[in-house]
Amino acid sequence: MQTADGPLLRIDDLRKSYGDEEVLKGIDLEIDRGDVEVLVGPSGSGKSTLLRCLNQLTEVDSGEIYLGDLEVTAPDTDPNEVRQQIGMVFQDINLFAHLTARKNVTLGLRRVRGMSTAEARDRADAELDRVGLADQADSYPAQLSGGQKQRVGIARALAMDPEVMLFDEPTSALDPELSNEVLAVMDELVAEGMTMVVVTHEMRFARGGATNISFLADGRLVERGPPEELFENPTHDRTAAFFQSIRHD
Ligand SMILES: Nc1ncnc2c1ncn2[C@@H]1O[C@H](COP(=O)(O)OP(=O)(O)OP(=O)(O)O)[C@@H](O)[C@H]1O
Repeated sequence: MQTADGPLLRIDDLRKSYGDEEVLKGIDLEIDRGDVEVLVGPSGSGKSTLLRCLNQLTEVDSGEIYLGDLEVTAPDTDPNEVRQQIGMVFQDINLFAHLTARKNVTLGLRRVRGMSTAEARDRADAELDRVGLADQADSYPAQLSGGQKQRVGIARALAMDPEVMLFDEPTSALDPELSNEVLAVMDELVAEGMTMVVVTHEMRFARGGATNISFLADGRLVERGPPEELFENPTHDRTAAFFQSIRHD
């Protein structure tokens, strides 16, 4: 998957507009295997759009995205292949209500990966165990807390054995206690060396887990660096003002 020494994910001059609104104005970013990139920035700065372009949920206008040798943005690239390699966890936890936690995880394994029922079941149970939900495999979403549902969503993405995991504000819909159990799973993934791109307002996660933080504003990558550098010594006024504002939240 990865070329000899290159970054695992490479984004070149990525642009995206919705009508007259230019949402991404030429983003360049390289992320190495095992690194954790946290995207921060004001509302509407393009963070979610960037994330969604990475696994072909949103079509780009121009620019290129590579995952190793795979050109995600090439017209003939199969979206299913991209989404197996680049898993995504969303803010609104979109589990199937009529399926158990286990079946929510096995569905993609059987349909996309073509696994047998028994193989998919074993994989699902292993991934549910990985997110601390071994005992909830037979529960339906309505029987689970928001934090547990989000952990099923993480297990579902992990089950595909992705190269990269994307997280789009995974804790924004949860109260602090439930956020913490989701953040604990994400911390585990960081410790395991998972390559991750994370949009979050959880600065504690960013401080502890990020290799680099990218600050986006108005569709541009204004500044990027390790957390301590961006938190303590931001170069740009806009970055400083942003971190000031969230500290006083
Ligand atoms: N499907 C869409 N159709 C039209 N406009 C969209 C669409 N998705 C996003 N936008 C617009 O693109 C801009 C960037 O949105 P995006 O969600 O990427 O920003 P964000 O930085 O993730 O914001 P937030 O922190 O509020 O989630 C916004 O002005 C938004 O209204």
